[in-house]
Amino acid sequence: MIEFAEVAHGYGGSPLLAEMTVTLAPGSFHFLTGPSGAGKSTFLKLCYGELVPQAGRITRFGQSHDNMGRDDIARLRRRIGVVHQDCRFLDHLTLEENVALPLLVANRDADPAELRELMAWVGLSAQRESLPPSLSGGERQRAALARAVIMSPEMLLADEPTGNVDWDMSLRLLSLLVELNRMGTTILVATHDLNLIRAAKAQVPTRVIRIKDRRLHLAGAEL
Ligand SMILES: Nc1ncnc2c1ncn2[C@@H]1O[C@H](COP(=O)(O)OP(=O)(O)OP(=O)(O)O)[C@@H](O)[C@H]1O
Repeated sequence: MIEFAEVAHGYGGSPLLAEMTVTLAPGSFHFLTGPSGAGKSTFLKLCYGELVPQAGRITRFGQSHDNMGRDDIARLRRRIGVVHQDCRFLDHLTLEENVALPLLVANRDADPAELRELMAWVGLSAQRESLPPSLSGGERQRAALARAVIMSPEMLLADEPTGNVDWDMSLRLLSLLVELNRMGTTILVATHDLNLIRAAKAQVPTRVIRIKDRRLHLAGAEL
């Protein structure tokens, strides 16, 4: 689904990530971990095409990054859902309108029944008409997840989806990710939270990629 071959990237002339060779196979569930500033968000941005690698090759859905035009990038964005670290919303729109926004952008009509079902799936039926500023951290994270999956992406990338929530809410978010994975969605989650990784491993087969010394390492079975 996504393959990195000898990929390197950095900012302002200083290298950050190097020699990255990894395959994220269809249907897999990966965690990406490593210290703050190691490059986890950068890796995710390379995955969904926000960044172009300085060296090496990234192949997504069989297509190499260096022969992608604007339309290809737009198509790619519909196949990969992203939950950003800071999950921003448009504060003057209701939560449900925010969740439906990717459909609007893609010029597609929202099916009200499907939208209601999605809001219920993330446990936000009662907050459908709420404005984003009134939401808790956990509610924002679940709304961001709903918005990321509304286009039924084949792959979901989540950047610290449990960063600002308590353990019970982390487990609730994890169970949604596990459910998506069981339905066939390929998942990649960047997290510092080793307990979250342990909890996931008890439910689904997962692989853990660790960024250490600018390189990717597949973690062993100790986690
Ligand atoms: N656009 C940018 N321009 C310059 N430097 C950047 C840019 N984006 C990230 N960096 C730097 O690259 C390094 C890695 O950042 P990145 O956000 O990928 O790390 P991370 O592992 O996700 O960190 P955290 O766990 O704290 O979110 C950091 O030192 C950061 O300051």
